[in-house]
Amino acid sequence: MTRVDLIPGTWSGRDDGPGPEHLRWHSAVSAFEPDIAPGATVLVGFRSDEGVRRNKGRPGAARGPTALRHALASMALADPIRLFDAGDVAVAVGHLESGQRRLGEVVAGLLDAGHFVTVLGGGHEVAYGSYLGLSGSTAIASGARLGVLNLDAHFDLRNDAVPNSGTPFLQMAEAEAAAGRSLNYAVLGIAQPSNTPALFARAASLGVRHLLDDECSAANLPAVESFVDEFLRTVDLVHLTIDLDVLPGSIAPGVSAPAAFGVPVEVVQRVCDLVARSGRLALLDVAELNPRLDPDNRTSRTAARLIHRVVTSRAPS
Ligand SMILES: N=CN[C@@H](CCC(=O)O)C(=O)O
Ligand SMILES: [Mn+2]
Ligand SMILES: [Mn+2]
Repeated sequence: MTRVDLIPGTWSGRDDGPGPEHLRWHSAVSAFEPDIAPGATVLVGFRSDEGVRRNKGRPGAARGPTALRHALASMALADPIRLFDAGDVAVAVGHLESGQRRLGEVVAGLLDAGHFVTVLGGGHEVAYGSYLGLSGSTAIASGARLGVLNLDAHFDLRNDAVPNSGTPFLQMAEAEAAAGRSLNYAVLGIAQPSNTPALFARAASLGVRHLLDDECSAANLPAVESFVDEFLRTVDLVHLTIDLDVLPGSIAPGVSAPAAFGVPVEVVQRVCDLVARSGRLALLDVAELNPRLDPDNRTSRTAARLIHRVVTSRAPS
């Protein structure tokens, strides 16, 4: 598949016995092998908080993939599913760009082999590595329309001197422009006080659609569903990226920048359902989990529940 060095993931958890009636993630997951049949779900970890460090945030997200596997491991599966773990790309301090390229190489290989890819971050710099994989896949080269849906309190469209966790979507916009395309980017959950007027203006100039966090209440679910439906109508392949700071800080404290308001988990789950069932979801990544800041593993448990939901309800693309 790829010559990238990957660190194997480890899986263990509660075991009530053999057979499908006792199935949990840890017993369903196998190490990825290049010759498996298409249509599997393949996990890849991105051990990086270099982007968070550069963005003056609170480092610790490099341990996110291990914590997410731990949270997923004992979750029960209602039905058997083909799940594989390709292992982790590790990013050394100061070497974010090469790490993103390596992640992109792994992701492109998995997509071209016909698999659904779930990337376990990592700071939100993971999204640019994921994008490199999807944009480098044969489907996009053949003309499929890419759409990026970000669930996030932040636009992450910073125009900084070096790539970081606050820049991935401007990097994507620049890369799409260089390829003669325009980035189709939509964001749900933007916190007005966490994004300057300059960021709102950049979003507007790039044609980015967004809903604010206080427009994403459960009472406003029809408007959220319309936003997602309209986005889905404009794309062939979706990159769904979940920055866990989109959730209320009470539910997701284990992130660099916890949200004072946030989007309720039931609304986030409904968005995940719509995208997963659309038949257009190619790639999911989950970003910003910082296990160092996560009492009772609250954030990793919520993140695992969302990953579980997407993976088990996804219609093949
Ligand atoms: N990925 C995070 N991006 C946010 C972080 C904000 C913060 O640390 O306060 C951003 O750059 O805006
Ligand atoms: Mn964010
Ligand atoms: Mn983000």
